[in-house]
Amino acid sequence: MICKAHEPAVQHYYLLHYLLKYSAGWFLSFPSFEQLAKPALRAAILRHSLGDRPEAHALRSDEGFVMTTIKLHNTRTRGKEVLDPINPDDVRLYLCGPTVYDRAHLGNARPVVVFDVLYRLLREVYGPDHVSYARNFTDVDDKINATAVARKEAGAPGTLEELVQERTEETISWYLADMAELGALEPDHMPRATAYIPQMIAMIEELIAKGHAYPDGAGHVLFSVKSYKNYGALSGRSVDDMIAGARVEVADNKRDPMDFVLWKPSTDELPGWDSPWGRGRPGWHIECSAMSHELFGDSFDIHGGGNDLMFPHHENEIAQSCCAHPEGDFAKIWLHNEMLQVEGKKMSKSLGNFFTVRDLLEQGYPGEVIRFVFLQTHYRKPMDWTDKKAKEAEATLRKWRALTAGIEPAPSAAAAVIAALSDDLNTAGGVAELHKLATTGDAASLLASAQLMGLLTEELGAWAKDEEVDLSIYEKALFDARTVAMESKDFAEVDRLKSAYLEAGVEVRMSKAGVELVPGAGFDPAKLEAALKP
Ligand SMILES: Nc1ncnc2c1ncn2[C@@H]1O[C@H](COP(=O)(O)OP(=O)(O)OP(=O)(O)O)[C@@H](O)[C@H]1O
Ligand SMILES: [Zn+2]
Repeated sequence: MICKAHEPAVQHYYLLHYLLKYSAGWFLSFPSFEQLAKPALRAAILRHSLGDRPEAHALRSDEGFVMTTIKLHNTRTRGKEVLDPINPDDVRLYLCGPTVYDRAHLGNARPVVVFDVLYRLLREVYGPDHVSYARNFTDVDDKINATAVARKEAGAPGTLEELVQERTEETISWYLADMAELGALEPDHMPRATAYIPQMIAMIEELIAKGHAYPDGAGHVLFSVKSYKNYGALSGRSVDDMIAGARVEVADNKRDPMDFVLWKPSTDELPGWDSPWGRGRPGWHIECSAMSHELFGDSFDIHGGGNDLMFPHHENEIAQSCCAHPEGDFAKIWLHNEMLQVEGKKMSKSLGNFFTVRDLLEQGYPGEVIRFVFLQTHYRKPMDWTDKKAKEAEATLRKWRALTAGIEPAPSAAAAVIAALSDDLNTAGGVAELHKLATTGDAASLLASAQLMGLLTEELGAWAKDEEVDLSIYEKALFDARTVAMESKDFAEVDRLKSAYLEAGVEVRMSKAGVELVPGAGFDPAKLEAALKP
């Protein structure tokens, strides 16, 4: 803990406070440092004296007020940067959400969990009412249309438009349910592309007016990449490299092979909207530019997604937004998570090497375990899902849940955990700190710190509770057997139960006071059940 009295800025503030209060008269009611309602002002005062010193990363007062310097890796500048919000009263982050044509695979969940940790950290530091998080749904797309066409061909009733809507609605509800099971808080805004078509059309018109886009006369509008000199700056590639590396579609209607679609025609049966260029629908990239602008304006703090979106999606978003609104910065920090892999390759629908979040949940992996596995790898490193990791995560969570059962969380998370998360979301470092807290037996702090990372929460606890209840039956069975054995001096049943429990992956702790069973890494509830049915 850093004593606030040692901080020069705070000392100066108090000095000013008392000078005004006692010399200028009582009518001047000057708020105390803690009473300053605006985190922005408190932050500015502290930042002024603390600068970027490491000990300033987690600072708390006796009242539990936390002011932290958060550093994030910015893809745009290729280095870690101090997050200096445009408006600390409203820190804004935007995550590219899913195209809702099918269930989310485990890879799709990675950015959601990463951003959820960031969202929780920002809420902790700036206050829950001072953070706005938007994650969109792309609900107009060729892939969605294809699912509707397939259903129609299979004889489903309804128009194609209705089948498209049916598909997007069901996919969105699956997505929300699956992400909730991973402990992800719902964002403040979940804009659907189809609700922002007028804003997209307006933005395209603006781009045409400013000479950055052109209609082809056949229902398409294209963005002119050559008209934006910074194109490629995010991913650090030249336009020529990009043409060579990507499958750039050469088409007769493009002035340049790199130009990309802002608007395209739609058939009469498929979803479409009237526009100055005829009935059509937006390209994918303009959706995020228009939605983030509508919600957050010309400039906001953080924009993210998987690093597979860096090019072309994010390059294109930047080109569109910066050309339509040159007075703004669009996003200041670009955060990209690395890929979840399967045998060294990106998990993806197109490669077919995927399993869904729902598959895992149905196989009996609790959502909390899946989340914990994610948190053990830094978001900028590739990772694999393995059964071994899941088993270890499950055993750890079970232990921590037992340790914190019935305990009130500490008023705030441990400073070391906040410091780890503030250092470019070092969740693996945060988990290491949780282990330390568990080892020292600081259950209240363990609970508060784990909850900051979205673990050991009430909502995610059902899976562990079931077994807690069950265990008491087995503890009682062994306890009763021992009571009988003490009389009869025949310990055969006690020994049988003990070895059956061990066999089921449960550690047996016996004392005069009673029996305690602690499930270990290889815990098998079915075997445990069988132990009582000899
Ligand atoms: N293997 C992965 N690991 C981590 N993030 C991923 C992975 N695959 C996709 N994502 C991320 O998931 C989010 C949703 O992406 P999107 O809806 O475009 O995926 P998709 O088209 O369904 O998946 P795919 O890339 O498998 O075709 C994006 O932020 C994307 O970067
Ligand atoms: Zn996007």
